[in-house]
Amino acid sequence: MSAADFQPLRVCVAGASGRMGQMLVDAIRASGDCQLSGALDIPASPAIGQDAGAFGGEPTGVAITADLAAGLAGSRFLIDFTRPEGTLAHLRECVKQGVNLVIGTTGFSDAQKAEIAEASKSIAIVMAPNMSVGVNVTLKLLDMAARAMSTGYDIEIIEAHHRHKIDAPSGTALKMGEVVAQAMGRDLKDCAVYAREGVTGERDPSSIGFATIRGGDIVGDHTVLFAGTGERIEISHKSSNRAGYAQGSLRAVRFLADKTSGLYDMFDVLGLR
Ligand SMILES: NC(=O)C1=CN([C@@H]2O[C@H](COP(=O)(O)OP(=O)(O)OC[C@H]3O[C@@H](n4cnc5c(N)ncnc54)[C@H](OP(=O)(O)O)[C@@H]3O)[C@@H](O)[C@H]2O)C=CC1
Ligand SMILES: O=C(O)C1=N[C@H](C(=O)O)C[C@H](O)C1
Repeated sequence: MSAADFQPLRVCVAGASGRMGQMLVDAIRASGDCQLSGALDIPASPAIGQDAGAFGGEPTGVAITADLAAGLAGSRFLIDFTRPEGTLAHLRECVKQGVNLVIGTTGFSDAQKAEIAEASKSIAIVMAPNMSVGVNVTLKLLDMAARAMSTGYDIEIIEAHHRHKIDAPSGTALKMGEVVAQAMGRDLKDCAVYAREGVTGERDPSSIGFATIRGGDIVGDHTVLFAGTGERIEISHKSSNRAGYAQGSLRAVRFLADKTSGLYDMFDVLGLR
């Protein structure tokens, strides 16, 4: 392909003034193969009308808008790190316009997940609670560990995030729980324990416990503890910045470039399936 034939991947970013939105605007600018073609935010956002690059100091020529139809027009992809209700509104507009979607948002209900699965019959979607390579490799390690320690080990999942995070446990912690439960032939819905207080009784050996810490500017720490008799194994991942989430999202965009429908996750994108 000659330089004259080069067509950048035209990407719109939802939640463009948010923590992840700003990382994505920067990552797209630095990418070489992607181009920012739209930027969305909610009508109440003070960022509406501003250049999407204004926060990082370098203008992009793309103004942030709350008009979903206009903001998406001309884009082939939307990357969404917002809130579940926002993602669903964006999803419906993506279906109307035939725009492929990368969903990083967490905290969906089962009904919302079902609507996303239905939409993936007409557009291609990558959805994952964590886009980083390290977390997805950690999920593979957890699968292996859980198969080897399916009896005799109590499993507890501990996660820590910044003070602004609104959902708990994190989407990543829940995914870790699902992977471990599945590897052990359990269903997380039947064995998850999300809170303990007062006289709880002895620990049910089949349970998977969750503990949530919120504070300061912690980007995202996850540990799965396998506590046995006479030994403990801890498998941990710690993010020290959000760049890995943004780079993973751009890998998801490239993966979707030749897809027209289907629901995928980062195992598909990274070849970990
Ligand atoms: N999959 C992954 O790898 C990762 C996932 N996440 C997830 O991404 C999501 C966003 O995280 P983060 O960037 O830290 O959050 P922020 O609050 O910093 O950003 C969210 C953005 O979405 C906007 N927004 C809020 N409500 C709506 C709505 N109803 N419709 C559309 N847009 C809305 C916000 O606008 P305003 O500020 O004006 O409210 C803001 O611009 C969370 O669910 C988080 O768990 C985060 C990091 C990595
Ligand atoms: O809200 C965040 O910040 C993060 N959310 C994701 C989650 O809920 O797992 C991913 C990462 O941990 C950061």
